Amino acid sequence: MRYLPTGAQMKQGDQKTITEMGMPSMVLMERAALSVVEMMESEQLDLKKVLVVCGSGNNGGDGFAVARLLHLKGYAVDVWFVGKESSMTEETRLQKQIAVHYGVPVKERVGEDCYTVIVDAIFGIGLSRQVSGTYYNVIENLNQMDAIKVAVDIPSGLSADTGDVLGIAFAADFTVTFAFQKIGMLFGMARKLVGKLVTASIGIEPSVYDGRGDVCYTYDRTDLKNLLPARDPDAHKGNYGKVLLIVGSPGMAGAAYFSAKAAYLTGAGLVQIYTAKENQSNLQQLLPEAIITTYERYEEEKLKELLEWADVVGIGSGLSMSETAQHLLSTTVRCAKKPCMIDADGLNILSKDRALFEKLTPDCILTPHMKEMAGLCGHSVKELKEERFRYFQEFLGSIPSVCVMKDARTLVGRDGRPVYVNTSGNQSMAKGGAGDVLGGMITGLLAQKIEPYEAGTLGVFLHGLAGDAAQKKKGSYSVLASDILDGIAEVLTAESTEMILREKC
Ligand SMILES: NC(=O)C1=CN([C@@H]2O[C@H](COP(=O)(O)OP(=O)(O)OC[C@H]3O[C@@H](n4cnc5c(N)ncnc54)[C@H](OP(=O)(O)O)[C@@H]3O)[C@@H](O)[C@H]2O)[C@@H](O)CC1
Ligand SMILES: [K+]
Repeated sequence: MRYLPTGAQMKQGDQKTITEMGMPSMVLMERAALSVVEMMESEQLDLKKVLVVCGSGNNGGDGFAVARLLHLKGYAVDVWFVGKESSMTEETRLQKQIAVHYGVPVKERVGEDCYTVIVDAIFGIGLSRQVSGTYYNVIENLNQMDAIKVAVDIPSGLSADTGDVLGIAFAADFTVTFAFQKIGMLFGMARKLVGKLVTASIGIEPSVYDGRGDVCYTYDRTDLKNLLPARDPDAHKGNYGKVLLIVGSPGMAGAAYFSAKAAYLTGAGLVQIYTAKENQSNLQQLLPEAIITTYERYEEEKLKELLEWADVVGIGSGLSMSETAQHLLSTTVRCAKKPCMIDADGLNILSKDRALFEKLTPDCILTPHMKEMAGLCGHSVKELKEERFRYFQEFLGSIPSVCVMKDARTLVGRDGRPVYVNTSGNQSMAKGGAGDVLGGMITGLLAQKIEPYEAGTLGVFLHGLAGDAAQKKKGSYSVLASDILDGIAEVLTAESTEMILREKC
């Protein structure tokens, strides 16, 4: 698990390390600078002539220390100080003095010199407003220079909170960020401007955020072994849960197939599909492992019987907005009394039926993409993209359920729990059927008695890993939902083989 702090949260982490651990700020700064130099050497950058551009804040202090370390290693380095003497921090003032004492040239302007590497230490996480005036011109100038560009902590001009460019931003080839990747680096323009990212450990430990519910986090592949439900050697299919999927209106057998197969592949014991009669023969051929039960019209008693049979329910994929679909959703939400994943048309119906919306329980998981989310929360997609965390948190505050807001960076949350930000997956997954697969996976995890919030976070993470496996085989254009299904098996096979090996050791 990795924390993804905002700029302000990172500053609190710095301060906690300084005041509670007794780690001097100058030591953190030294380690930060050492990690930048180490990256430049290990990447074998051409360090013939380096320009370090420093601002007045502590980011500038890191820059002065980088310049001194390079100078002491025998590289030709110039510092260009673009900040204001009057607003320098104590540490930066000291770093500047030390650099000067060691003989590092500090310039107030740079001429026609050619530099092979430019190090940007103008603004870090302390950037607090739009970049304008001289700073704007400096960054514009640097971006035009023909050299390898290295950013210290974060490219100057990029918001550590949102990934927005505040006026202009340094376009880095490499960024060395300290302690944690900042949340803004995952969104907006950041992915293009950060370049190759190195996260350097400088003595600020993850425990600085322990016990806080407000810092976002993500998973890495190494987390899987702690997240996946154990498989008991004495188990039978009943141990892994009975899934009821209420999916697929006439002609939408595909949605039913993808979600049911995904639930099975993720480990569910038994899957029953409740679908329109027209889909029966297709589904029987596509997925003989599933029980297929059909409807021609809404039958309340039949539905209640099925809800009674199931341990968990998934509803919505390809369901349509018909009257039958509305009855199916309404009865499910009101009567299921068990974990229930609501997707696609289920969400569209919900957004038009506020009385039903009020009936959501802590056992429900909603999985809207941005357009469906717009319908649910009443903000446009543009507004959601601009202030995704604000509106997501606001929505979570209005429901007792878990919400999985799907986008290039999917968010998972529940009121009172930290927001999970997904970092697995790739652009090849933007295809029809991918969402049905995710819904099936989450339902499959619920069936294995994983709590809704954890089923959401793990389901989204695994889905992304499955997409990454698919992209390795099919590239960025040709991945289909069926390739993501194959990816699930690939990821879980690799993981369970490792688990078996670990148990035998
Ligand atoms: N011990 C630690 O804390 C450690 C910190 N570390 C390093 O410190 C960095 C954070 O340092 P920081 O907090 O001093 O802020 P920083 O990003 O240098 O900039 C603030 C300065 O910029 C100014 N300013 C802001 N926006 C502006 C704008 N648009 N246009 C113009 N000016 C603007 C602002 O001015 P003000 O708002 O006060 O007027 C202030 O002078 C962090 O990223 C990491 O690199 C590491 O060494 C690890 C240990
Ligand atoms: K910077």
